[in-house]
Amino acid sequence: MLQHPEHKYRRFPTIDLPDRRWPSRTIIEAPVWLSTDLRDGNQALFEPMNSERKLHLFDELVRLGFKEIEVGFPAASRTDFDMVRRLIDEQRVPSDVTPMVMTQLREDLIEETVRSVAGARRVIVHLYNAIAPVWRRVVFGLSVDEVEQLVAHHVRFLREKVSEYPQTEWVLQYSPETFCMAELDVSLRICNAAIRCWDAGPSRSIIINLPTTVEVATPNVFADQVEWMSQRLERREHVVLSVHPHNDRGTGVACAEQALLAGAQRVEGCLFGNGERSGNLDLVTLALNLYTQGIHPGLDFSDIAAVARVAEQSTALPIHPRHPYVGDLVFTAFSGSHQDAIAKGFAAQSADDFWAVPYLPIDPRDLGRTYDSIVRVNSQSGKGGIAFLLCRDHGVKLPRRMQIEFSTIVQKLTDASETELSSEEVGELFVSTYLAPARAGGELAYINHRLQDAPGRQSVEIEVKLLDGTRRWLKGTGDDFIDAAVSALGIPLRIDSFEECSRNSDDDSVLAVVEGNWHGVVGSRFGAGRHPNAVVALIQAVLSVAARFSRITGHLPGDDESISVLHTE
Ligand SMILES: CC(=O)SCCNC(=O)CCNC(=O)[C@H](O)C(C)(C)COP(=O)(O)OP(=O)(O)OC[C@H]1O[C@@H](n2cnc3c(N)ncnc32)[C@H](O)[C@@H]1OP(=O)(O)O
Ligand SMILES: CC(C)C(=O)C(=O)O
Repeated sequence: MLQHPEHKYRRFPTIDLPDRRWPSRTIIEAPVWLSTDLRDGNQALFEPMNSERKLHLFDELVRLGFKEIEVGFPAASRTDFDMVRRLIDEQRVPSDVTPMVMTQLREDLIEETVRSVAGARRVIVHLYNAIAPVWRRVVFGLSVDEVEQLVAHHVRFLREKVSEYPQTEWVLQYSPETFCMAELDVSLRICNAAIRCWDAGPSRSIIINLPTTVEVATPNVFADQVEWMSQRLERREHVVLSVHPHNDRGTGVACAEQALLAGAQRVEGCLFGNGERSGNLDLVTLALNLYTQGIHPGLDFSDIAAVARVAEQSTALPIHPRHPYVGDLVFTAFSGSHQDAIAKGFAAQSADDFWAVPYLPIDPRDLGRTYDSIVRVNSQSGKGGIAFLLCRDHGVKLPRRMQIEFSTIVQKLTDASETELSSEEVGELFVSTYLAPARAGGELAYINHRLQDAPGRQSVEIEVKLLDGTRRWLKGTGDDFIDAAVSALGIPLRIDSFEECSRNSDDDSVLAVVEGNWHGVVGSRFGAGRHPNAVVALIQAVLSVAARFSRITGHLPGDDESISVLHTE
């Protein structure tokens, strides 16, 4: 890169518009949408769509709710011409949908274009030509006067041609291509020539479509340009002011939003931003941005994954996993503090409240997406997300201190493996850490127990099976049965708290957890048990924490050589 890019690239000048009003306006309704997937989107593909793919995408655009669809450039290719004719001849265009066809300012091309749509109920014919200084000088070799005459001549020519088909309602769309790079007074002059030559009025609709053919400035500059034009166009009340942003600077959506503030009534773009170079305006993002402001866009993205599949098939281009609203990862949090906030947000969100779940700008379910992948666990994850997964997918609700302990165990594993852990694996880790020690095959597998009340005391006998297969009855007495269970184990274990956390509706089992302490030697540890009988679940929890401590201390429950410890933590 150059050390002094200022010698190669010029800063775009600001627009003199001291009375600009767009910065303090708010968008309060959806614009008219035009999909140009079949034209601008199509002309940017490695392999342009064939008729079948185009027709399929057309049907999908109709299903989504588009009322204006640019169907092609019929004079450019047989494929486009035939496809447009099929739409008309096979009456595939619903009565509330208007197709648009594009052509250059050339009489032969205009004639062919009009022929391609003859017989339609209503059509928009889209004329365009580049008007910015470089194009005038380098591409066309025309002065501003000559460009104006070129436009005036071909608009009149079109007007004359379409008068041969009075059964069709004809709308003219004129696009001063390269508008964003042109002098505003030149753009105005040429657009006004189109408006006059078309004789725009109540029954002769015209769309003036202002493109950022190549984005060259910040969105506020485009908004100024649009407002400047909107204030000055002739017969403004009969003009639908449209914009056609591209995305060269990555600000296509911002340009469209600010243009709507500045007076644009209609937007052109493609699904998920397909289009020339870095794309056209992404219609889905703009529509859903409006939706998150409480404005229904009039387009239906309630099964956004299905729309993505159609778009990917049509364009043979993949959608990025971080693409707004649709990407595979956009409703996924890996990082701990985000997961924690999301989990708390879901717990606090009630159905009839405004949506307010942290880090989720939209309810994924509104787009037909599930909550399944919202929290994913890797080494950046914390207790909140892990607890969320345990609760949502495994019906396990843990006390906060145990969440902290378990998240360090998860983190050790993800750090070591450097991979993501699935929710299923998190569940398995929970079981192997806490439940397995007191289950069949665990170090202190619970078999049975007997409780006996003595005056003011509780005694318990617990039958356990050890890893070597031997069974033992351990007997203890205490103030309550937890106390008694601990004394039965004959180890310096202290239970600081116990709780029945959650009941599993499938098998009616209770999850019991205890927090134990090895008399201050190694810090506290948790144990857990799960059983339909809450007393059994608690005894299992005590056995579980005892087994976990014995792995660390090497000290054995029962203080007996016959109880072997196989693992160390
Ligand atoms: C910004 C946009 O997306 S605009 C839309 C662009 N889309 C397309 O071009 C796709 C369809 N286009 C085509 O298939 C062809 O360009 C056609 C059939 C329209 C014309 O083909 P050709 O006659 O072979 O011309 P070519 O493709 O080389 O285009 C360049 C010529 O068109 C002229 N031209 C470019 N735009 C326009 C216009 N809007 N009106 C009139 N002439 C134009 C150029 O000045 C150049 O003329 P020249 O050959 O006299 O120098
Ligand atoms: C001519 C038009 C609308 C266009 O595609 C562009 O300028 O990008």
